[in-house]
Amino acid sequence: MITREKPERNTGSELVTGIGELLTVDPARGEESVLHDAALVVEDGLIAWVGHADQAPAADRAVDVEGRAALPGWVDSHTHLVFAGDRSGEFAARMAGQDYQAGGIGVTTRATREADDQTLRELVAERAAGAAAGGTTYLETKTGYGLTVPEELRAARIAAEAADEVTYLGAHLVPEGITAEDYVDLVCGSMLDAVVPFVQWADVFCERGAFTPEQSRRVLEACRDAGLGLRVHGNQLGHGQGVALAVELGAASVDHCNFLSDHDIAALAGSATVATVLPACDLSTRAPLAPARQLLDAGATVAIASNCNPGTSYTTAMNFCVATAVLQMGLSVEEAVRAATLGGAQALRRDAPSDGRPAVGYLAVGNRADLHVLDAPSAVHLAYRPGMPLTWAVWQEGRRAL
Ligand SMILES: N=CN[C@@H](CCC(=O)O)C(=O)O
Ligand SMILES: [Zn+2]
Repeated sequence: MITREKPERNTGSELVTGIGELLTVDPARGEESVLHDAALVVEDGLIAWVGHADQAPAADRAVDVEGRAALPGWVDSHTHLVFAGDRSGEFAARMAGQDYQAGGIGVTTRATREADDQTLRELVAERAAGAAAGGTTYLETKTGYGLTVPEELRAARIAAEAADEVTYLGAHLVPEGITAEDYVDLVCGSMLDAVVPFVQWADVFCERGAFTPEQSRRVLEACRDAGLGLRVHGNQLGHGQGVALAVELGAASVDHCNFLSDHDIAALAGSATVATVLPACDLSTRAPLAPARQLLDAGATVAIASNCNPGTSYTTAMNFCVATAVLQMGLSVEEAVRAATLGGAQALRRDAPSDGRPAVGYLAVGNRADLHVLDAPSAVHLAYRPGMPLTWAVWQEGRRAL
């Protein structure tokens, strides 16, 4: 059983050697980013050395992974882990032909409000532990199933205990008993003031049945003015303004992206906004798959995330998301791995050191030592053997987590 509770930091250096194939995903290595017969050294939670095993420096300890493949830990840049309740009935109805409706968020909001703090905390911790057991070493999660000031504040506090990055999603759905305009005032006002100490990001569900582009803009601008980074749920249920708004406001990511015009794709390609695709969500909602192949071909930056939530994607299994991106979205294994590691880090603006924190999402000297070793000789096995339990070992911030 692994948990996200952090044991004491290992002292001294640790050599991880015998790596048959190492996907460093290091942009500085260009075409040479995959190493064979490789090793790396971890020290003080950081990567101290990466290279060929026969040139590895001495270390205080060594682990031989006996020819297995290794890659950066997954960076899951989009989850909604703070929830209680079950919507399997809604899922079954969808599999019987019903469309996904944003209104299902209200069902989870009711169940979440009924859960006491300890129950909610345990549910979130279990989900985060499940993500880590599947190779996720850096995790974002959101509020959004509270939708009142005290409930969003509670969600933000609990999220901050379990995740590396927290996003305020008060603008997930207009709750019952309040007009949309009054609710947007609340989201931009006292609700924002309450959550700001616990969150780094703000998000808005800019979609029919949720928030209009005008309402979304108000929320994003207020949150930006409060110092938060921006993200947008957009273009999930149909064509719309989500992508354009995200690009215009310099959001770090726009997520879902199922319905994109050529103009949307060109706008993303010419911007610093990452297009985050959510393969498990697309399958679970029987939506048209997000056009990840076209986005990459156009030059956009793509991230893959799990979107773990009870309505549209009840999984934190990033191995599965990566396999689906290869098998169904037309990405190569290297492209999919990059999108689920470096792409996620770019979507969270964590691909470079900042505020004294090391970069995540790729394996280079000085970066956070987040490593995922597969029980397979190459990363191709992620797609070649979909659904198999391929996560063999995980180092998170230099500590052996699995
Ligand atoms: N799109 C908005 N939010 C979630 C769904 C939330 C729900 O249905 O509970 C999503 O990312 O798919
Ligand atoms: Zn989502």
